[in-house]
Amino acid sequence: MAITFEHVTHIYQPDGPLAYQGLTDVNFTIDEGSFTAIIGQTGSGKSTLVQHMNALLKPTKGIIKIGNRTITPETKNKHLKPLRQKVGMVFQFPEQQLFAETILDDISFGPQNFGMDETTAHKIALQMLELVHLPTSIAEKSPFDLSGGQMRRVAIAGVLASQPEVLILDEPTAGLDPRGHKELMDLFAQLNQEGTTIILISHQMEDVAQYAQQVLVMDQARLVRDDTPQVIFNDAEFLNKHNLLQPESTQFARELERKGFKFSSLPITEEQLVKQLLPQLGGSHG
Ligand SMILES: Nc1ncnc2c1ncn2[C@@H]1O[C@H](COP(=O)(O)OP(=O)(O)OP(=O)(O)O)[C@@H](O)[C@H]1O
Repeated sequence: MAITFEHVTHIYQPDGPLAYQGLTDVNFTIDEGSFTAIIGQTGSGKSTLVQHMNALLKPTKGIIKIGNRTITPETKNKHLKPLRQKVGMVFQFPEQQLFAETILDDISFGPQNFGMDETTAHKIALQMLELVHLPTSIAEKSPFDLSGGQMRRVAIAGVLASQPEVLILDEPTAGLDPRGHKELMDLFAQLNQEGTTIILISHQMEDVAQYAQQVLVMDQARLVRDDTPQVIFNDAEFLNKHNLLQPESTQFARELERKGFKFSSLPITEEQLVKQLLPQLGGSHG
């Protein structure tokens, strides 16, 4: 499903003294099947933005198109269930939302809530456990007996069980060890290759460089850039202005440039760095 924002403004508590503009005149399109990252310093409006994508928040002004649905300030909540099935949302620390007595019940809750019968929902739940690299033998255990990283996977399996066409991930790997981090990022990349549109909020520029095709940059409730990671991460002046860092590979390449190495375009991933560096090192590198 493609997602389009047209002149979207969101004001929190519009009628009170604490009114706060969370989004200001935001416009962009995310194509169906893309992997899009949203970056920006803390408080810039990233979470506010994505919560409009399954109508957890509605615009104060403007229009949002999600597939063939249109959300306006007047849209009523009662018609939103099908949309929320198609747009899955993984919040920060999703394991805090686990609640059922068994892992199986927790994962199959979503699909049953959207109308699936119990037997089919349990079958899908077991498939989802495998997808997130957990053994199906733990299905009858309590989710609260798992490690933090395993609980995170169960929570993600619960969102995936509703088979969303769009998956929104709000810093999904925060606090995980490097291996758990990589396994989850690879899972999201795999889902993307199989057709799921992925929208990732991240402070990890290495992930953004490696996985995203499109980057939306937020600053003070405004969308300040919509471009490819290659272009954005080569624009040091822009990144400085918005208090963002380049990926480590890019920073390293800039250091090397000062020492006389040449890069046609600054590498943004380790793979690109190695590819441009090896021919300049001389000697044999196999
Ligand atoms: N329910 C709310 N009521 C009032 N203001 C809010 C509410 N939720 C968020 N805000 C404000 O809106 C702004 C944007 O918040 P948001 O959570 O979207 O930022 P963010 O970019 O996701 O930040 P982070 O990287 O820290 O998660 C912040 O200044 C925040 O205080």
